[in-house]
Amino acid sequence: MAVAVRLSVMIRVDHLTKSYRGVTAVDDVSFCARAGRVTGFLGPNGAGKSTTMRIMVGLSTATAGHVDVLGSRYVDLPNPGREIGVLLDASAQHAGRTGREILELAARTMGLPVSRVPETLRRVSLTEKEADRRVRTYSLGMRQRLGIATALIGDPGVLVLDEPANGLDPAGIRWMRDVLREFADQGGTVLLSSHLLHEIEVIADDLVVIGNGRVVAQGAKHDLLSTSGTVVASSDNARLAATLARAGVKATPEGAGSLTTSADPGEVGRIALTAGIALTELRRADSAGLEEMFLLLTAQSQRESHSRHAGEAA
Ligand SMILES: Nc1ncnc2c1ncn2[C@@H]1O[C@H](COP(=O)(O)OP(=O)(O)OP(=O)(O)O)[C@@H](O)[C@H]1O
Repeated sequence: MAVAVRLSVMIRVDHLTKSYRGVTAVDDVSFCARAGRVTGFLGPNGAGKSTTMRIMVGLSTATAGHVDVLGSRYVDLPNPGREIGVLLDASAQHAGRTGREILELAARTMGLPVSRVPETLRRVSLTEKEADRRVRTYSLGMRQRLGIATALIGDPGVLVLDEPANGLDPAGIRWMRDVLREFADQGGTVLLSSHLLHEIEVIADDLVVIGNGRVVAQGAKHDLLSTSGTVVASSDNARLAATLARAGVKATPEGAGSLTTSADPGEVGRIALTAGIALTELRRADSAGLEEMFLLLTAQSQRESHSRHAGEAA
């Protein structure tokens, strides 16, 4: 890996804004992607993910703000493919070339020997025979593998991948997850966008959720998905609820004979113990899951945008 791992923040998006003739596609977006971690960049269609990534790799210019990759602008990196592997649109590869030709060209452009190609093909599980077929005959999944091979061939320390799981079958998705996990575990930085929420939930360490061009949540997946709250039950829930209420903890009945509260299980257990109430159930409330959080946050950002526009119209 060409990049030293000591620099922890490898991608820094700083107050980035992009407007297209009155449409603000990216609106004051700031986040980081760190070494050794997979950062999932999530958002509904049109949220601004691709626009952010295109600016990140110098394919589009910012209206305001900037993105630093390894402390520089992408366009200022002397040999960017050796530092950042990029896959933005797997279907944009030259359809008339073979997979091998595309990889050989990528290697030469980076000043690398073409002897890297067979090993890179193995890494993405494309056979020698497949590599000699023209890309126009490839399935979308094979194009994704070729795109990931092109991103990996320069042995970069950072990967920027826009919807890399698109078109992959379940085994392909598992394979990609393993490749990216191994890459991050070796100190690499992965930023990947996806609308496959469950896939991101499994693979990502950190999450950035964007809606209507704005970041609506970001942080460690564990922190974003952990719920505060407790499910608790005893043989006399009415007495338990009254006891908790006296201690300032509001509990409400939930489904089959239990109560829920926003307090911690430890606090709830201590109150019940002090009152001599034997509990039949005491557990942390289930995580709502990324999907619920995602829908909630993006719906909220849509409402905010509607009220902004209504305000502008007024
Ligand atoms: N070249 C362009 N000209 C005008 N508007 C654009 C252009 N590129 C993107 N947009 C608009 O910017 C917004 C963000 O688009 P973007 O492609 O970044 O979203 P996305 O999150 O990647 O969406 P998806 O998941 O559908 O790919 C959308 O409203 C889109 O229509």
